[in-house]
Amino acid sequence: MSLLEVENLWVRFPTRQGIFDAVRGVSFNLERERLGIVGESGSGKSMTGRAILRLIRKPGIVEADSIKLEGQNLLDLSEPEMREVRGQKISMVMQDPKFSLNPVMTIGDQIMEAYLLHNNTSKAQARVKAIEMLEAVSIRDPERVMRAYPHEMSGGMGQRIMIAMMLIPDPQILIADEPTSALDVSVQRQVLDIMDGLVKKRGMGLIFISHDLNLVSEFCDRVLIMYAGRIVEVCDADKLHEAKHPYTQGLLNSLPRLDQPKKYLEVLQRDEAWTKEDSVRGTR
Ligand SMILES: Nc1ncnc2c1ncn2[C@@H]1O[C@H](COP(=O)(O)OP(=O)(O)OP(=O)(O)O)[C@@H](O)[C@H]1O
Repeated sequence: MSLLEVENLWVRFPTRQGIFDAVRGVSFNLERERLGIVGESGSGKSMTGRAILRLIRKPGIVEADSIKLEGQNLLDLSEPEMREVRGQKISMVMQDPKFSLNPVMTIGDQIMEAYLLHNNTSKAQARVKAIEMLEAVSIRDPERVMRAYPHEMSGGMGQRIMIAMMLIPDPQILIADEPTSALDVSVQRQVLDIMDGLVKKRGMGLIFISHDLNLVSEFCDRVLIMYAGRIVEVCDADKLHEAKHPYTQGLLNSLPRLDQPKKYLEVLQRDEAWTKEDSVRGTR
């Protein structure tokens, strides 16, 4: 049984022009692996991640045949049960930690609060755990960071703190939506290493959403390529550069390369026929 099985997922938004399908019949499995989702802006990557956690805001509509976490269909759960899943079994790290951390609470209080919410324990115990989690994401001076406020943190620190908070309940799955795109390259590397360690040590499943094909091909095990709300190709991450779908090739060709400088950047051809004929249903 897969850790997560998504079957025929749709995300729809009613608009004045009619229904807009942001995600169109997406199916995939997640094992205890690093699964990348790539695609240009607006291809439906974030909506796919959010829909799994039932985090699509109204008037958005989520439909699917099933979204199974270790065999349990999340679509059958009530809202309070789904809140438990969000808190404990599947966590999501968003792009910009500034929007996710409370600006008027110290980092320590926020992490402790997250821990106390899920564990019936003392404040002293929560404090020990919070420091432990900060150390787990390579924060060198956790005592000082515990007393600090979010605005005192750099982007990289903020992102690591978010990851620490998300990991407190020891989730089975982490969905990371462009978690490193705002960071400089060396900090990006550190954050990726932390997530990599978590997949290996804790046997976690990671869904890594990114528009950066090079990063995903280096960091992930497998990649789903999305175009206009559909999965158009699935491949091993290290084979991404051999991808066959014309859209994926277009994406790869539009990457700037130092060894083969281009006079003009490639323009992606948008052809509705690709998505209809070549869309992949399921990866098994
Ligand atoms: N409330 C809404 N009403 C209508 N359309 C929406 C709404 N929210 C999102 N969309 C559309 O859904 C599509 C998919 O958005 P999504 O955020 O998943 O894309 P993405 O691939 O993650 O892009 P990015 O890399 O820019 O985050 C986009 O075309 C977006 O405009």
